[in-house]
Amino acid sequence: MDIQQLIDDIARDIIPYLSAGKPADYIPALAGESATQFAMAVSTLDGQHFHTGLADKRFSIQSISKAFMLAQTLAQTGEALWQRVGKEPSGNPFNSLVQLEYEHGIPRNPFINAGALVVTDIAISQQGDSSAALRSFLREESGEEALDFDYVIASSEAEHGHRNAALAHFMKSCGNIGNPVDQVLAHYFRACSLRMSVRELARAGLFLANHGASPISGQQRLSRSQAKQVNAIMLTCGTYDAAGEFAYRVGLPCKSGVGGGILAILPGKMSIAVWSPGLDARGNSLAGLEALDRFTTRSGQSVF
Ligand SMILES: NC(=O)CC[C@H](N)C(=O)O
Repeated sequence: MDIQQLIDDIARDIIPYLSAGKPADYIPALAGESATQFAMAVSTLDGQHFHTGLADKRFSIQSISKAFMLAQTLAQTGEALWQRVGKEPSGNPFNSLVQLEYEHGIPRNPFINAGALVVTDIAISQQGDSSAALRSFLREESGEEALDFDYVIASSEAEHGHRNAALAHFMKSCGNIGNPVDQVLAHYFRACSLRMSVRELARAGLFLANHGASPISGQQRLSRSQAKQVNAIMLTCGTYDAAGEFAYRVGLPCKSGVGGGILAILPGKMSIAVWSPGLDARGNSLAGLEALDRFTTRSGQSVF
């Protein structure tokens, strides 16, 4: 398979879709991105790296941070993590409140906002500065020391984050948040604000493609079984209420963010990152989904 040719073709073919999506507009710092930008990068386990489009432009990874946060926290906590958060798809938008009350403050999964807030709370209890620990993890896994938070985005989220605050306060009232709500929100927003390029993200995902062992840092980040678990949750929950459509069209574990990025993992083979800020109605990159669909369909590669 000529991966470079394939992603160059995809970059050309998705041009009509770039104007169909709408950048996230809930905070001004994200709304300012032009929807017509596109980038894609592929890193393989045999050490090859391919990219097309604006592959060095850093963007706000937003909820893609939830996949790395889960990996880090699962490695430390093990199975006890699942007493505080479920592992079933929610079928609801990522910031939904309604299910949480019915289910007594135990979020459906770690990739909706409520679940990521619980994982952040656990990470703070374990590591103290959980967002700095995540930043170190991603610096090591991308090989880029310069990765950092976007403090403008983080504080803009804090200013407009009433829904996340509501989720966190509700869970606190149920006893499922241990640390002060303000502290949990601050670390969650900072983690979401990390800026990375698709090239950096594709590298950082390699440990998930390599059964937990990172070819970049040389560290065993997860056990083989935990890597399977994180990938499984990415497949079933990583794109929220579009997880069924992603599984059907892309057939890979994916984690998306409202910054327009999507990380996709082909276990045993490669990690793929795509970015285009125009979102569909469910908060996933519209051109990103089109690109990943073409990648797996034309290459014949997926988990199925
Ligand atoms: N889906 C996302 O990327 C959501 C992340 C965003 N920071 C939020 O909490 O709303």
